[in-house]
Amino acid sequence: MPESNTPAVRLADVRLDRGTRTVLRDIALEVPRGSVTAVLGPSGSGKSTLLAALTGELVPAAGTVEVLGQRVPQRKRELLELRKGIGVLLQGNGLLTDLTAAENVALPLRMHTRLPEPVIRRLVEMKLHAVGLRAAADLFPRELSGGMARRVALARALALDPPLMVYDEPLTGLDPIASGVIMSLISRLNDTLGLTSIIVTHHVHETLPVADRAIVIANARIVFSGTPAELQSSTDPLVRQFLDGEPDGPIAFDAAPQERAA
Ligand SMILES: Nc1ncnc2c1ncn2[C@@H]1O[C@H](COP(=O)(O)OP(=O)(O)OP(=O)(O)O)[C@@H](O)[C@H]1O
Repeated sequence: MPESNTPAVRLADVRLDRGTRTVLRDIALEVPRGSVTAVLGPSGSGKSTLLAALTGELVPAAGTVEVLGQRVPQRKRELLELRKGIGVLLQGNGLLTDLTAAENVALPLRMHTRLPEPVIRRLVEMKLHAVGLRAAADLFPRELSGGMARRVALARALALDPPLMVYDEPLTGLDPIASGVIMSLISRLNDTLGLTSIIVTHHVHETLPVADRAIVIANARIVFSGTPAELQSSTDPLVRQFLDGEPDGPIAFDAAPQERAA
């Protein structure tokens, strides 16, 4: 099958362990190219662990993980190559404080390409423009609001034109207005740049409106997979407990999986 016809992400029979604990089991997931997928679930349910398997930071204890048409490699050089195709936006932004916004966005281009300086400058300008921050190019992270800093980090994650974007809690610490800006940016960039986006979040109500698909993780498994509308109308007690924020129900309160690795 041609690479572009394969799903952006495909997991089959995957088990993910952290130390002696099985965090996720029996994971089957296909993320179609071009889609926005919300990965939902209570704290500690294994959402970040799932992302770690996509980026090859965590090797599955069982099953197969394919990203952008290839099995996630374990050899360092091949893994680095694959990772260039995955733009990651982490909670903490990870901006270097002694570099300007433009210099932060330029970092991946300097590290992974040999493009001449004027081309890098032009690309940085385009990425900052894409997140509506061209005027902030020369500001340092301390001079940016939380929402602006998140957008600079987003521009940096886009620097190498990755076909797959992965967002780990992109709304943490943002007020409702900045959250709305980030969610609509994520959605707009996905559509205009032809990306595939995976958003790990517990901000259900902000994320579902821009998502094509949603999965819910609880009790070490995917307990729901479908459209946002199907999720909202689900009567599954696990899903309802999570969506309605009920402390009592089939999801253990501290959400720590009790199961041990085989
Ligand atoms: N590096 C690690 N080593 C050992 N255990 C880990 C590691 N990272 C996560 N865990 C454990 O794996 C489980 C799932 O954690 P994970 O961070 O994937 O959950 P999460 O759903 O992303 O949580 P949150 O919403 O709070 O970020 C937790 O019990 C956590 O303690």
